[in-house]
Amino acid sequence: MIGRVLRAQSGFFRVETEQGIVMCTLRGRLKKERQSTDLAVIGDLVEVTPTMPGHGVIEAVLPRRTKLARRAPASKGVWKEDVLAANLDQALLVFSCASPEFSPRMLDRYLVLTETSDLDAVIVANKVDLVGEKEARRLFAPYERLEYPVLYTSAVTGLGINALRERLAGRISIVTGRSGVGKSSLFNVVQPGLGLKVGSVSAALNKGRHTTRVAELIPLDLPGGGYLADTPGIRELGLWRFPKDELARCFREFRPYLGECYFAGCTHIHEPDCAVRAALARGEITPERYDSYVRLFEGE
Ligand SMILES: Nc1nc2c(ncn2[C@@H]2O[C@H](COP(=O)(O)OP(=O)(O)OP(=O)(O)O)[C@@H](O)[C@H]2O)c(=O)[nH]1
Ligand SMILES: [Zn+2]
Repeated sequence: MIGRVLRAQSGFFRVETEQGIVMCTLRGRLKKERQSTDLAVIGDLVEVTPTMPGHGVIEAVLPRRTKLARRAPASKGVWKEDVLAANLDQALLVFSCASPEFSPRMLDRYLVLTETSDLDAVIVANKVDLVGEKEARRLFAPYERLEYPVLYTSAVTGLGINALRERLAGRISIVTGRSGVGKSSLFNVVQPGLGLKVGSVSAALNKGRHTTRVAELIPLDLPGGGYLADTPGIRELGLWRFPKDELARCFREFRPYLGECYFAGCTHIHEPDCAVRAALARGEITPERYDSYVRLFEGE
């Protein structure tokens, strides 16, 4: 039978199947075929052979539609991947309109990571009550123009909560955003108790405590279901590294110009006859986004 991995911890997998929850181990053959960082992960669809009631063995991992992988340079030009979750539908990037102040540069960084992971990004603009809806829309307008969906929310007034619920329903999502933007508050309004899960980790991080966390999918109590993926490492998503040669493609408005530059390996920073910089000069790329590109390229 086919099931979905809800939880993975030291070689044991909690798998949701049509016949309920099955606790599984991996067939030995699988461990040999796959790298240790790339065995079954949360979100994976797996083929299970039942052994005793409530128990089984994972025979195979079905092809992944998407994967969220942390990449690190292994040696010159070679990157190794640590797959954290599979088959995610979207990443919710939570920002506050104020307190802490909205940082477009940090949002651009998150967007690079969702673009390299082929994840749909949903921008959540929280604390709208602090600045008013007009100002909130002004802050995020550049991203709406790039056709990223933006949800305007307030955990205090309840603004946008239904839209957020609709966006989460029936999908597997991850949530990320810096401390204090209101992730816990927001998700507590979406579903009582949920914010605790979302918020507990970073609170612990702030206190400098070490918490061993287990990767799991948290089921959502919404029409059509849905899950939040919680896995160690998502918190630091904003600090993940990415190969430079993929950076330009991750700025979606650059894409029409890539391949049009005079030099084949153009970095779009200092070369003459650069199609990206020509687009910048014509106002087709904003100076703010271009500036983010340069800073990320230069490794800031
Ligand atoms: N005015 C206003 N305050 C909010 C809103 N959402 C959250 N807050 C406040 O912002 C502060 C931080 O909220 P949290 O929900 O703890 O933020 P968090 O993103 O979960 O933070 P970490 O757990 O540290 O990652 C709290 O004092 C909340 O009461 C909002 O929509 N409007
Ligand atoms: Zn160029």
